[in-house]
Amino acid sequence: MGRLKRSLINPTAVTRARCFTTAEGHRPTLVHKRSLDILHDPWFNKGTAFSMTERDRLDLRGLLPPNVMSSEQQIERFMVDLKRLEVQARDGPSDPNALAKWRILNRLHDRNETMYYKVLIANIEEYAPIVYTPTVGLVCQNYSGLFRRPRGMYFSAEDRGEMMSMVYNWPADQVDMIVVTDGSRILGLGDLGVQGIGIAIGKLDLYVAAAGINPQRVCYSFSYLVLPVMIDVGTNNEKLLKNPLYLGLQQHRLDGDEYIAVIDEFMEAVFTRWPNVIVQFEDFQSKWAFKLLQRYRNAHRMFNDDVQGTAGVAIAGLLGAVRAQGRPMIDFPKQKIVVAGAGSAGIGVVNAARKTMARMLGNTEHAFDSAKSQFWVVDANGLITDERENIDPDALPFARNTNEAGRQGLREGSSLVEVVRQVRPDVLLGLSGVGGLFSKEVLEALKGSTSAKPAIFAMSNPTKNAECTPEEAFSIVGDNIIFASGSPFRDVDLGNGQIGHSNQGNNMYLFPGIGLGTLLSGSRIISDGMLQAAAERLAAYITEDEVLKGMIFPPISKIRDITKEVAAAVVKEAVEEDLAEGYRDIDTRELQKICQNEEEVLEYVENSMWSPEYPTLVYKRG
Ligand SMILES: NC(=O)C1=CN([C@@H]2O[C@H](COP(=O)(O)OP(=O)(O)OC[C@H]3O[C@@H](n4cnc5c(N)ncnc54)[C@H](O)[C@@H]3O)[C@@H](O)[C@H]2O)C=CC1
Ligand SMILES: CC(=O)C(=O)O
Ligand SMILES: [Mg+2]
Repeated sequence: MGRLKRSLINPTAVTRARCFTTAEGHRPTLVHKRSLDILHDPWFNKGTAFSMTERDRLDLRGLLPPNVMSSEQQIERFMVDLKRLEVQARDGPSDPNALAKWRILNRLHDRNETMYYKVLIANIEEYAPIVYTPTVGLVCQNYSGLFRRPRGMYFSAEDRGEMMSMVYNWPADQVDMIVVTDGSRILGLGDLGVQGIGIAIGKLDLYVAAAGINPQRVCYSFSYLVLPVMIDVGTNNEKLLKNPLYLGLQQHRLDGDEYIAVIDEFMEAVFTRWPNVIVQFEDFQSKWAFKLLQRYRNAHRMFNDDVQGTAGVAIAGLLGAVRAQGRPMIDFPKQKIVVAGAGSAGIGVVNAARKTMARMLGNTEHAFDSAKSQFWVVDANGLITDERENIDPDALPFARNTNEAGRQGLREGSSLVEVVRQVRPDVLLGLSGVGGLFSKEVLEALKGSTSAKPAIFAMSNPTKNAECTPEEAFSIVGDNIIFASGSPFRDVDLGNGQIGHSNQGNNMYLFPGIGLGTLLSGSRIISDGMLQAAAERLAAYITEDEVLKGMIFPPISKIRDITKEVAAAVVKEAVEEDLAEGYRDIDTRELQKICQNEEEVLEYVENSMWSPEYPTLVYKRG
């Protein structure tokens, strides 16, 4: 009956599939499709219900989250999602509205990529907060409910030994950009396991919209040129471990050598199939972020966005804050900076800021050594000093000397408010993931800053994790401040026609340009110099006039132009460092020629950026 109905509704279905009865009475269906073609065919797709043997038979391994579900579980998951939306709609409009917008955009993405990216590019200021922070955080938290059509690849701890063959299940001979996460620290939301795939998808949306990386170059061959990847090594999120509808591996995270072996296998597999791919590591917990970066950065085209992209954006913002105080940038090494958060992002920022200061002071060993005294790093246990037991090796260089701290009225573990009160910093920068950490008391203490225009960077994401809001900052510390946050906030009306600018300080200003510049230069690695060039170009994008008004980052609506500039700076630096090997028919020599003229580099980058337009299609017999 079911078969008859299908053939009446869709006569082509029977030409694509043939049914027969086995001795056991099961009725398998012969299909003439495999891989993504099956998943995108509503007749044959079973989503997460494909069994492991079917996944192997149909080249589906890696194209679905690892947990196999029954159809009853699938329906339950769908219904939970449906009901949750109804409940949320009663509780308050903002989250369900944002999620509803995400769903509509996501459905468009599934149906028509060209139109999706046209919409996104034309309205980037409005929809970046939907496909990216803050809504992407909510999407990841609810991904088991929101999951419909898989996007990207999933490699799990169960796939050990299989990854080299699994990468061939992705139907593309070329991939330019991979964003990979293990889901262990998604924004400031903690361990979201397999649901973290949403952040990789969101970041790649920005690669397409801001950097013009072609998502699917149909005119050459069937190629998806961007690939979101989730490496599912389990989760330590007890709620997910107990949730029967969770889509990932329900086991605790692998650790130690076992963990590294999985990541090594993934890296070997993707670089074997796509030797020129660039891999962006995203939202790995700090414990692994630095180690993996050191492990791969000298041999592969890879970078860690949270460590390196964030550092570059923060440097650009910090230099902007110096200019906003009416001081020359060269005064940066005099700034006193209190940083709340000593994770991958916080330590990434202080490392890069210290190097920038040292360079400004003559790049000597002494300059590098003395620059560290400009930073006071506070984590969950308070001020970090050399008295701290089991200190994280990445934070160690910034541990304050106990005697010297004592002279300042501070000690190991001093609270954030004590540190701000005693240090009277020029900059208070939050990368703690703790919403509201810059409390009234902390902001009151900042009023004692020795700076005429103190800067407050509440950089944690998503919105509810911001260390403070711009309203709190302007109303408590005063009108004469610089404010930046990781997720977008509205500007503040200060009265008397004055605006308190709410800058968005997010690595989205840099990672698309770092990736695009690396791609177009053909650099084999991503050097510190290339990252520094990216940060400096972003800092220079803002004019003196804008800076004096409190704008230290440009509006998101300019992101395509900013990315072009950043990518051009990266290409030039790669050429200068002799790392550039060329891209497509532009070889090293040609690149060197292009880089002699600023306009030509910009033109090279601009002409390489994809814009969504419908191509003319012609049928060709297979
Ligand atoms: N704006 C941007 O572009 C970026 C923002 N972030 C945000 O930064 C935050 C942190 O990211 P990671 O460093 O990777 O996380 P992490 O979990 O590795 O580090 C968090 C750090 O904050 C510290 N911390 C926790 N409670 C604290 C408290 N009460 N006071 C002071 N410090 C406290 C922890 O001890 C730890 O050192 C996240 O919310 C993330 O979304 C990360 C990357 C880029
Ligand atoms: C923006 C970003 O990369 C983060 O919050 O992790
Ligand atoms: Mg991140």
